[in-house]
This record gives sequence, structure tokens and C-alpha cells, in this order.
Amino acid sequence: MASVLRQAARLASSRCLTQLSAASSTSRLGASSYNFSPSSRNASTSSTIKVQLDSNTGVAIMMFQNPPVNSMSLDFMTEFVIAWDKLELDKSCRGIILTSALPNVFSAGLDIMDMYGTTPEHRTAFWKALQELWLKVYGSGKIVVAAINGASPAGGCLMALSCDYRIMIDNPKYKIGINETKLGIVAPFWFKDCLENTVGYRMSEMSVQYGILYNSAEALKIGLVDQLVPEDKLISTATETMIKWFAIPDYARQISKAMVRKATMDKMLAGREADITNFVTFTNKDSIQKSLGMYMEMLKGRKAK
Ligand SMILES: CCCCC/C=C/C(=O)SCCNC(=O)CCNC(=O)[C@H](O)C(C)(C)COP(=O)(O)OP(=O)(O)OC[C@H]1O[C@@H](n2cnc3c(N)ncnc32)[C@H](O)[C@@H]1OP(=O)(O)O
Repeated sequence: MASVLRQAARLASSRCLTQLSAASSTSRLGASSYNFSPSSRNASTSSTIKVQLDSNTGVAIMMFQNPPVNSMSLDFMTEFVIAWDKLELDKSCRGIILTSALPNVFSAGLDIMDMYGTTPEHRTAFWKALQELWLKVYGSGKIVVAAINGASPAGGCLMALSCDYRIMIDNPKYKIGINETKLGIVAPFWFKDCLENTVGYRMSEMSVQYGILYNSAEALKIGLVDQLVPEDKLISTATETMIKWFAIPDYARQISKAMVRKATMDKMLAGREADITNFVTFTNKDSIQKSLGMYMEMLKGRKAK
């Protein structure tokens, strides 16, 4: 319990004191096309991460803008963490909405080109950056809502699973899931843990083995996402949801969040070094490099057709 309280105290240090006016904020931030309110300011310093922070409401919208598919490259994840740290320190920010600035894709997951044909040193830095990103988002004291506006496979799904609430566009063409086995690779234990914590043991057992990508209705049915909305209501619903969460006193919510997530975070932290070694050793294998290469060819070939 003492360590939960310590973790919560750390999380609480990031909370902000913004008082929220729900009525005014929903009317101002209800735009689907990122129609930002006058009190919203651009808080971006990065080319691939766009941040719009409304200091009246305390809601920040963090948009991924890494064309063509928001793949999570080393550069992207480094920029993500810099932008994230800035928001964590900003007392006027109470909650963060994660979404994509690109059409049809939330995130294509890890950048395969960072794993394929790269040096062990590069892959070590790449995996460390992913661990860092996950620890920040999953362990955040802020309220984090995923506004999933397109495909969200593998690492993209992990990003969504690390949030407190997931809202997805109601469209069967958008798929989400932990599909790594379909690529001939294996998701690490903490991807699986996040999935299991969300959809339960049996569903994750099936899901990770088959590498299932669920369409939006299926994702809602198994609890992988919490809510479906029409495309033009995505950001307004995410903002309204955030405002409902703001009604809960931060300190109590943060202690509760830390308590629920502690075991998963501690497990990852304890296995962090081994997890890096596993990843680098695994991706050194000729068979895995071959699988990654074939998958990239398949993606490019599909496009050519
Ligand atoms: C080894 C242990 C690691 C375990 C953990 C691994 C986690 C991961 O996240 S692995 C990555 C898993 N990701 C996927 O399986 C998604 C693959 N991509 C897609 O399914 C689709 O691209 C899409 C649904 C996300 C978008 O489809 P669409 O809009 O039709 O775009 P294209 O397929 O034409 O792709 C455009 C462009 O982007 C390249 N690309 C796509 N995904 C990735 C990626 N994850 N990494 C790097 N590059 C990617 C694709 O090859 C195209 O490139 P160009 O042909 O050069 O334009």
C-alpha cells in the first residue's frame, strides 16, 4: 500500500488546478474537424506530434502526424515522449486525448523499418523508446482518452490500451487488435498484459494467438473499446467524456488508477532489461528478419495491386 501511495503521490504532482466549466467547454470543443476554441493554444514543438491545449477546460488534444500511417518509429516515439513530458508538467492540463491527424489510420503500430535490417544498437534504442512511451502513458496521472479514428493494429492497439477510455469511429473498415502473430512475430508480455487487463483472460488468449484484428463493432462487443461514435462526433464525445472524468477528485482517482495498474507496471519495470535483450535477440534471428521482410513486401505489393 505504501508504494501505491508513493506512486500516487508522484502521479498527483502532475495534476492541475484548472476549474472546469462543462457547458462552455463542450460547446467550444465539440468540433469533429478540430475546430479549436479561442482559449486553445498550439503547444507543439514537434513535426510529428501536434498538441492543442485548451487552458480553460484543461483538455489537451495530442495528434499523431507521421505520414503515411503514423508508424511508431524511433524518431516518432522520441518526439511523443518530449511532447508528453511537457504536458505532464503543465498544470493547466488535466487530461489528454490521443488521436490521429491523418485520415483512416490511428497508428499502424511499430515502424517495421526500424526492426528490419537495422543494427542491434538501433533496435535497443528503439525498444527503450517504446518502453518509455508506454510507461509514461500507462502510468500517467492525467486522464487519457483514445479517440481512435482509423486502423489501430499492434503497437497502435497498445497505445489505445494504455489510455483510460477508448472511443472509436463506428466504421467496420477500421480494425484494432494485437495482430503480431500474423506477421510471424511475438508481442511482448506487457502488450498481452494490457490486452488481458482490458478484455479478460480467455479473449486475450484467443486474440494474441490468432493475431485477431477486430472491426469496430467486434471491438466494442469484447470490451476492447468502450464506445463507438460517428466520425463527426469523435472529438466532441472524447471531450465530453473527459469532462465527466474531471468531476472525480484528481487525487482519489490517481491513487485508484495507480493501485489498479501497479502490478502490470511493476512487472514490466522488473523485466525491463530482459525485455530489451529478448527483443534484440529475437529480431537478430534470420527467420524473424525474413518474416519482417516478407510482411513489408506484402504491404507494398497490396498497394501495387
Ligand atoms: C519483433 C517483436 C515486436 C513485437 C511488437 C510489434 C508491434 C508492432 O506494432 S509490429 C507492426 C504491426 N503493424 C501492422 O501490421 C500494420 C501494417 N499496416 C497496415 O496494415 C496498413 O498499412 C494500414 C491498415 C495501417 C493502412 O493501410 P493503407 O492506408 O492502405 O496504407 P498502406 O498499407 O498502403 O501503407 C502505406 C505505406 O506505409 C507503409 N507501412 C504500413 N505499415 C507500416 C509499419 N507498421 N511500419 C512501416 N511502414 C508501414 C506501407 O508499407 C506503405 O509504404 P509505401 O509503399 O512505401 O508507401
